[in-house]
Amino acid sequence: MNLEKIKNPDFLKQLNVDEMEALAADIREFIIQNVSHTGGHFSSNLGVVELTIALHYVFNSPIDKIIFDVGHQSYVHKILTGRVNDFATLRQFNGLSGFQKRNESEHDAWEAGHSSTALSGGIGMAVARDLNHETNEIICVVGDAAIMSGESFEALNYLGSIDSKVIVILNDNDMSISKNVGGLSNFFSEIRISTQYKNAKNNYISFLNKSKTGRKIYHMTKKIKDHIKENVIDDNIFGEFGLDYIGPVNGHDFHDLINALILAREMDHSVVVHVHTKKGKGYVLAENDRYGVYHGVPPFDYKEGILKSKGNIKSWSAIISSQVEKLMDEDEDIVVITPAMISGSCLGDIFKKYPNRSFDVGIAEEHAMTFAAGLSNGGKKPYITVYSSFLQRAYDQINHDIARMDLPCLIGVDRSGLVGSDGETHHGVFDISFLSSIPHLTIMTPKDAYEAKAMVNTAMKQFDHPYILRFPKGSVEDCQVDTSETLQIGTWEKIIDNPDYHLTIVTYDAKVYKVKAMIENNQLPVNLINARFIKPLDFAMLDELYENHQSLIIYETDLMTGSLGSLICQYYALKHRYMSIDCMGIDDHYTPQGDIETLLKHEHIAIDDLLTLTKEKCREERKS
Ligand SMILES: Cc1ncc(C[n+]2csc(CCOP(=O)(O)OP(=O)(O)O)c2C)c(N)n1
Ligand SMILES: CC(=O)[C@@H](O)[C@H](O)COP(=O)(O)O
Ligand SMILES: [Mg+2]
Repeated sequence: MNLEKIKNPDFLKQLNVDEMEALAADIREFIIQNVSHTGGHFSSNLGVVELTIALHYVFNSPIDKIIFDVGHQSYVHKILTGRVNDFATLRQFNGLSGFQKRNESEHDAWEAGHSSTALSGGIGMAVARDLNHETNEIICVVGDAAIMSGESFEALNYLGSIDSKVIVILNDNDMSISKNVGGLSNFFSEIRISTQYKNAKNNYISFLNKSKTGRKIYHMTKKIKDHIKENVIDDNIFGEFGLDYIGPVNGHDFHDLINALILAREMDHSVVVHVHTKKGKGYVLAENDRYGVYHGVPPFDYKEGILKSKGNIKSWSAIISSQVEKLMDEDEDIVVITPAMISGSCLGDIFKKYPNRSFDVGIAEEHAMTFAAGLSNGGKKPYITVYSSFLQRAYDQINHDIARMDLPCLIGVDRSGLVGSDGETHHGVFDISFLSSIPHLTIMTPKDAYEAKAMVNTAMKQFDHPYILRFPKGSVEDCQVDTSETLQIGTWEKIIDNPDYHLTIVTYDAKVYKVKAMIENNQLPVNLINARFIKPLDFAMLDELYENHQSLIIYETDLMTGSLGSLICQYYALKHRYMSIDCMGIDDHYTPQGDIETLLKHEHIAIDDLLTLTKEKCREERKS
């Protein structure tokens, strides 16, 4: 089928199952070809092709609202709602979003990027519908990992207590980004096994029914089984929430899917439709992807698959994880925690080497953080690493459970700063603002691999308070750093220090090298400081800058509110000192998706923007 002709999903109502199968094959091939070219979310979308077609066949979007939890698996939905021609711009600046986006289509009723908001949002929309005396359906497609996150549970608990109807589609592929974890995952596996059991049982029954003796055996054993079921085996967990349950449904069989969805549509109360799908279906390397390599993919050769990077350029995550692993070799008290991001945080080697000292708690940032607090309180040395934007979920746990009790630990804040293609839900530009106000925290941000590893050492060696180590998405040159090498807390680094210069740029992380190059390439009379500790500030150096009558430019690519610039301005203001300070950073808004350089230009915080400001300030200095 020519997918480009699809303007809306109405055409689906005319298709028979064979035509749906053909459409599914075309969509699957389209996703493989296009996403391997642009990058994006790959295996999750391959797994929901039939499910999404069936949803749009049974329900009437946009009147009925179909919400995809997280939204990373909404590409099929976007194809069926007339956006196939936009896929060449997927996750690019001003291009097609990688998640549902209300301003992109009337068929996108909700939007996310962070996990486990679909049910709470969907329930809110259902209650609003009922108060407005409307009759449309609210359908929430939630993955088996997303449904285990706290907010999903809170929503399920509430849903079972109200009359407003929501149809919950549990898309169970037994995978989070990597293999799913947790007791509920085991429960789903039992149901999955029982499906196999059910199929085997049906085959057994049809065999028994072929003979008189067989039929006697069947009736006798059936009585025993029914007795056990009535008295031993509980209803499933959704029944405990007061929710009806349909399933498990074969998520790649249109007959099964359509029957189940029609049944759910005809109900007058909330229901969970438990659908079994295969993550990565149709692309063998993604189907057998235990570590989530094909969950979110860079552009890759779909014939060759994703090739492992070689050489000494490594991701910040890999560099920092390798130093933690080195310290784990020396200190058996060090333990590692991740909320479902083993692959993204490059923890695979640690999990293989130290399975008893590394913990994947699923999509549960709040639990992960307080679990780390408990481990610390119990005498262990936890390293917990969480993506900056997902860390927003655990603000109170850092504050209430770690900092307030001053429990020593190292918190890796991965993907800090602009992340690029995932857009405003994933840019880690708020962490300095929301962490710098919490007492007892030391906040470190390295300019290179050496500082990153020395900071890991410092936190783990001193191990006296909670430490924050924030680092960006992206890669840098790796280097070997002995575990004995540490930094003095609260000390900034003078990169360029000429007493004849009266203008100083203060910045941090990998930006230090970019600014250094800018100064040297343009022969600018400007000093440069690496503010590698956001908290505590280097107060001695701030006093020295004041005594040397320096004008400052604070250069950041994070939200300006509450960031380094704010902290420095506050320091001088409280001391009643006048300083000429210019701050560069992101104004009070959300930065869209796109490649980093484009976004920096869009926010007027590219190196060229800094160069313009610096030259202007130098001119002013010369005049004064
Ligand atoms: C709060 C939060 N934590 C972590 C993530 C990263 N993340 C995105 S999708 C995903 C796995 C989702 O698994 P599941 O819900 O089963 O959906 P599937 O990809 O298997 O369809 C994770 C951990 C996120 N988006 N939001
Ligand atoms: C949808 C989601 O939240 C994750 O898949 C995220 O996109 C991963 O980001 P990285 O690709 O930076 O690991
Ligand atoms: Mg899953």
